[in-house]
Amino acid sequence: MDTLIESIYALEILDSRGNPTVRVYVELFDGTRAYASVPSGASTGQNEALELRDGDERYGGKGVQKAVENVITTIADALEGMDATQQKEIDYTMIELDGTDNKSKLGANAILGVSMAVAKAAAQSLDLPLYQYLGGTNAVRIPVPCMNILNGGEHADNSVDFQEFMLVPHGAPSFKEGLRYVAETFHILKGILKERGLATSVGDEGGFAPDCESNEAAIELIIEAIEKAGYKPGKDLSVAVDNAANSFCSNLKDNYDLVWSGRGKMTSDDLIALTGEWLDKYPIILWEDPLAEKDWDGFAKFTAKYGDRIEVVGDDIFVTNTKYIKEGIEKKTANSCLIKLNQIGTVTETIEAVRMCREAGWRYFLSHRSGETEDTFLADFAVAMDGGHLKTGSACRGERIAKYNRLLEIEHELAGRSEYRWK
Ligand SMILES: C=C(OP(=O)(O)O)C(=O)O
Ligand SMILES: [Mg+2]
Repeated sequence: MDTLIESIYALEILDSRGNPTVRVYVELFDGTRAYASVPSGASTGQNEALELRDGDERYGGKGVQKAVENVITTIADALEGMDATQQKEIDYTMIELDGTDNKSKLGANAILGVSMAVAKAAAQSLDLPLYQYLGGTNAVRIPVPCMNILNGGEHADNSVDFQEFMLVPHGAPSFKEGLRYVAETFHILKGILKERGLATSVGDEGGFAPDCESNEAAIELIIEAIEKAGYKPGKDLSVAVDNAANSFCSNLKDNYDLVWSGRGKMTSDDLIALTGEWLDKYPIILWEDPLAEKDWDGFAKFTAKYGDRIEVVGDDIFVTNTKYIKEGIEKKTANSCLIKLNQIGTVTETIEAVRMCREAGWRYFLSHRSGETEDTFLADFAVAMDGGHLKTGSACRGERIAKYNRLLEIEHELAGRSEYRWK
C-alpha cells in the first residue's frame, strides 16, 4: 500500500529559545516526505509527559540526542512498514513500546515528533490539507486568535506576576479581521510604552515585557491600547489572562507569593477575591490557571464563583491528560481545558482529551508552547479540532506568525465556507 511507512529519521534542531528540540522526518513508500518539530514549555505542569533531555555537557544538559536516537532506532524499527493513515494504531504502538505512564523511556519529545510527522505524511499522501485529514470535511471553523500582548512571570524578566495577557478579537467578522485588530493593537501598545519610557523588549512568546508598577497597571495599558486603536473593549476585543499560578506558588497549596511585582503573599481566597475585582473592572473573557495545579479546591471555588461569567481554563492542573480532565469534570474544577500536544505526547491522546471536553460541555483552548519552532502543525490542528480559539503568541516572532499565517491561508482556501465565532 502507498501509505506504508518506509523510513523514519530524526534530527536535533533549535527552538525559539535557542534550546535543542526534536525534528522527525517520515518517508512513505509512495515517496511522500513530511517532517514535524516538537515545541517545549517553560512553565510546565508537574504531570506533563516527560521531555527527554541528555543531561550531559552539551547545551547545558538540554541536548536531545537520546530522544533522536530513540526515534531512529527503537521507534523506527517498530513503525516502519505500518500504515501512516492508522494514526491511533501508530500512537498506541509507541505508547506500548515506551511502557511508562509519562513517556519517560523514549521521551514524549521523540514520540510526539513521530506522531505529528506521521499525520502530516498521511495527509500529504492522500492529497488532503492537514486540517481536513484530521478534522474531516466539516473542519471549517477558524479559531479566534488570542494574541499574547504582554508577558510576565516565567516568560519575562520584568515586574509583572501574571504570565500572559492576551487580546481576544471575538467581535471581528473573520479570522483575517481579528488578526488585524490584534496586530494593530500590538503596535499601538508599543507606541504607548515608548511614550511612557517603558521597555518595548519582548518575552518568550513575543508579548511586550515592560516593568509595570503593578499587575493592574499592565492590564490598564492594554485597555488603553485597545481604545487608542479604535476598538471597543469588551465588544470588539476583550482580554484573556494566564496567571500560570504555579510559578508564584511554593510548596503549600495556599502559599502564593507575587514576588515579581512585590505585591507579596496571598492566600487562594485572596487571589479569588482579586479576580472578582478585576472582572468587575476590566473586560476579561477568559482566565487560565488562576490558581496553582495543587490547588484543586481553590480552582473549584473559582469556577463556582466566576464560571458563568468567563471561561476558566486549566492548563498545568490537567496537562492535556484525560485522567486529570475526567477528575476536573467530576469536581467542576474548571469549565475549559488548555490543549497542548506535547503535554501528553501523541496526536491521538490529544484528540481524546478534546473529545472528553466536548462531551462534558467544556470548552478547550488550543495552545502553542513558549518554546516553539516554525512548524505550523498547531494551526491545522486547531481548525481540525473545531476549538474556536487558540493562543500562539504575539505579532512579532516568526515561529508564532507562521501559525497565524497558516490560518490566514486556511481561511482563504475555504473561500466563503469558513466560520469565525467565539462560541
Ligand atoms: C504556553 C504556556 O507556557 P509554557 O509553554 O511555558 O508552559 C502556558 O503556560 O500556557
Ligand atoms: Mg498556561
